[in-house]
Amino acid sequence: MEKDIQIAGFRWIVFLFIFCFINPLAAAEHVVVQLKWVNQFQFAGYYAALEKGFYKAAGFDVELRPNGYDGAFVSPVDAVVSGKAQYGISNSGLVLDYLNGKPVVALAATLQHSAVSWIVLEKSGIRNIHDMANKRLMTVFPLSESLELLEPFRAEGIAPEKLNLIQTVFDLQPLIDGKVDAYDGYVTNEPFLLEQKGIAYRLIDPRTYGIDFYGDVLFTSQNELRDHPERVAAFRKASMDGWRYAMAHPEEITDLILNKYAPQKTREHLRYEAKAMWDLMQPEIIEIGHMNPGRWLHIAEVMVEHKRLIDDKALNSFIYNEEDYQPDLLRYLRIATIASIIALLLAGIATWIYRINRRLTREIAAREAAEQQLRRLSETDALTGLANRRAFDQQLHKEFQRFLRYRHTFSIVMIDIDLFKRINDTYGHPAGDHVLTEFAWRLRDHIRKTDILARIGGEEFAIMLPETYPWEAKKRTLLLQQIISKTPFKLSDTTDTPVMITASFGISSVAENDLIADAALIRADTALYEAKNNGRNQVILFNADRKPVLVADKTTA
Ligand SMILES: Nc1nc2c(ncn2[C@@H]2O[C@H](COP(=O)(O)OP(=O)(O)OP(=O)(O)O)[C@@H](O)[C@H]2O)c(=O)[nH]1
Repeated sequence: MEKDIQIAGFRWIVFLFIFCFINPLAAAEHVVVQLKWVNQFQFAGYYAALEKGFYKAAGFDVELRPNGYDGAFVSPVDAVVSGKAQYGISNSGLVLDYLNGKPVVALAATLQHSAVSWIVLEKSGIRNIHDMANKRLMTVFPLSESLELLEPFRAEGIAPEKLNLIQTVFDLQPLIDGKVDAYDGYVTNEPFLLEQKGIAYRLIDPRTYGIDFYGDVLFTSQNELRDHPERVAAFRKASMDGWRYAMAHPEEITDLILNKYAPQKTREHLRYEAKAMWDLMQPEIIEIGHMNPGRWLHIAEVMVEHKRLIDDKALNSFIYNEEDYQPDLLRYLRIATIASIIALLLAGIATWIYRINRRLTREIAAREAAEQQLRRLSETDALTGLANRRAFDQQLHKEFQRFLRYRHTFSIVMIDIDLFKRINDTYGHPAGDHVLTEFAWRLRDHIRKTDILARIGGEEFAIMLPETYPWEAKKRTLLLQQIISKTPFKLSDTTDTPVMITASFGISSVAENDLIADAALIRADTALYEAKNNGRNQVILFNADRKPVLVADKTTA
């Protein structure tokens, strides 16, 4: 039971330790990233961060969710704000979402210039924004996804509300078939498809009209940044490491995308995309992910209705600045305090368990001592301190088992003081006790260490002699007969009155055909009574065939 408590206590401490310290460190955090479009080179940096182990090294288990397959488009902003994803990829429209009350934070602008452009067919004759005013324009709804494409109209005095905007089907076919006149596309993507088909096209690029927005923007929610600033910093860093890798190894990442993410694309298409992205990122001169607060402010001012000016502090919590979220001293103190409290708690529990264990150990030791004492008492004769009948029987059974198994012989000597009643009657019971005790000690002092001596009745004693054949038992019993009968006994410690006593002895050894442990004892007992009947002070040995042999009588003694 004590062990059980110790083990349970130990398990509890280990569990607490794992729970408090190891578990949070060991488990990779599951993070969902909502991409803004289907898998293609546009998200190369995120694939690289995942496949080259940057996310894993930072403690993330990242799930990249593509978008736009089968015409279904999930707003990355909605996904992140609702908590379905922790991170998302959006465009410059993100700042408008923020100004409209969506709790988002821009972490990194991976495309320094927007990749979005109007695409028209050359044969349509459309050359500029003005030519498009009354045309059918296929674009992405919600319109916040394509603000770059609407701003040029506003810049040229054409109200976007008056435009004939048609929900995109994410396919160039309507443009090719002449069912729409302009298509909201990515310069990194659709031009390649038209070139492949040999269709001449023209880009009506917002930049021509002074609209130069950031392209793809990695973002998160205000909640995520407030609750997990270290996670945000680590995720941003791992993502940018991924981008650096992807732009330095475009061929390797192209292979990766072809094999795993976009097998339907061609290598040429992905190469085209990588090259176009290089132009929009300019990684050789601009640090990947860089965001300029002034530029964001300008983008916001262009986007907001009526082009109102925006307070330059308005975007403070929209533009992520890692330095604002460095763990401060207070934070370290808080962590240290919590760790100390947990350590104290564990120490308290350990001390508590240690004390319980110590008390239990003491109680168990006391109980064992008491049990031992009881066992000793139950096996000891109170007057003489010798083994009692019960203890003798146990030893006899053990010895008999040894005999059955290994054929080790043993002998039994039964001893009874002659005419002991007279001692009691003449000198009193206490004198009788004194004689009994001295009688016992004389026997004890003259047997071998391995012999077992017991008082098995009032004035009756027995000795078991292991490994002893009858002839040796005889020899030893004769010695005892002499020791008893030749030296007088005292009646008390204070009186010198000597009294001579004798005893009768019966001997028998274990025999081949003995079936029970008591067989030799019964024979020895019978021999003893034979000795009594013969006139006492005699040693009689019983063979296995129960023939008594007189070993010594009073004459020889
Ligand atoms: N003082 C004392 N006497 C005891 C004790 N146990 C038994 N006796 C006495 O031992 C005596 C045994 O007497 P008996 O059985 O008649 O045998 P005996 O007088 O020894 O005669 P034999 O055995 O025939 O030689 C009795 O008087 C018992 O009261 C004891 O613990 N102390």
